[in-house]
Amino acid sequence: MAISVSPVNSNKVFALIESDSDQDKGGLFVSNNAGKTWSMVSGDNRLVQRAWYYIEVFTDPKDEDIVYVLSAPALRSEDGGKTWKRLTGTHGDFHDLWINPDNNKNMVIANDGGAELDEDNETKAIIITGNGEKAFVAGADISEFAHFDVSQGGELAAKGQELLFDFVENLSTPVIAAVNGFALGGGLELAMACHFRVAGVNAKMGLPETTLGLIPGYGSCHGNDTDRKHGDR
Ligand SMILES: C=C(C)C(=O)SCCNC(=O)CCNC(=O)[C@H](O)C(C)(C)COP(=O)(O)OP(=O)(O)OC[C@H]1O[C@@H](n2cnc3c(N)ncnc32)[C@H](O)[C@@H]1OP(=O)(O)O
Repeated sequence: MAISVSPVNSNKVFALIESDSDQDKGGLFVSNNAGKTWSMVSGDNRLVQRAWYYIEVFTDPKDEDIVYVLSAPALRSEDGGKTWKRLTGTHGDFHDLWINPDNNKNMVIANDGGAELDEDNETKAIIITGNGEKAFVAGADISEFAHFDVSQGGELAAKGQELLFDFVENLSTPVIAAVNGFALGGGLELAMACHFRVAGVNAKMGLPETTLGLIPGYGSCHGNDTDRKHGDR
């Protein structure tokens, strides 16, 4: 079983309970008196379908009627657990959820495909552009890592790939690169990680690090699985 006490009302407690599948008595239960009495609020099988593996319930930090259950899908209820809507994600098998206690639209959810950040359900698209007319992104400051050895360079490339380029590429919200000047090195690769690219008349793109013998490492040479599937670069 899994249990969650509402941060808004500590008398309200949700318990997600697996039962013997022949009896089919599992589901979400609620207590409105800090656990003295309980009633079943939903017997929806999606809530407990992964119970043999894991079972998770979370209550929203701002609204006692918003409840999340993580299972093969991630599910959200806005009516105290009676009805459920599926949250979309890059992968199934959702294991963990963090909700910002100060802003309940800011969450990080983890599934078998990795972690996803949801800043705001109402954001329909993100545009990345440079401040001013000169550059979109001029790339890395090579002097910061010119002294690195091979293993430090490999570690920097792997970390950067994961923290920025994979993160942007895997966002469920569409990301548009508005290239308004120089897009060089990692800057060009950032534009390539976005889902769409629009180039202004002053856009200049290139991979100047090749003149130093550096292989561009953030996807511009080799792409990734998505590119192989969609052939879009
Ligand atoms: C991930 C990897 C490996 C990479 O990204 S490698 C690729 C790195 N990018 C580059 O090699 C581009 C380097 N920059 C340039 O070629 C030129 O600066 C540009 C972007 C074409 C602009 O040229 P100019 O218009 O002549 O401006 P310039 O005077 O060179 O630069 C203006 C300022 O920006 C700074 N600057 C330029 N590119 C920078 C960069 N990539 N990182 C940090 N600072 C940079 C530059 O040092 C200067 O600073 P300051 O005014 O304090 O002296």
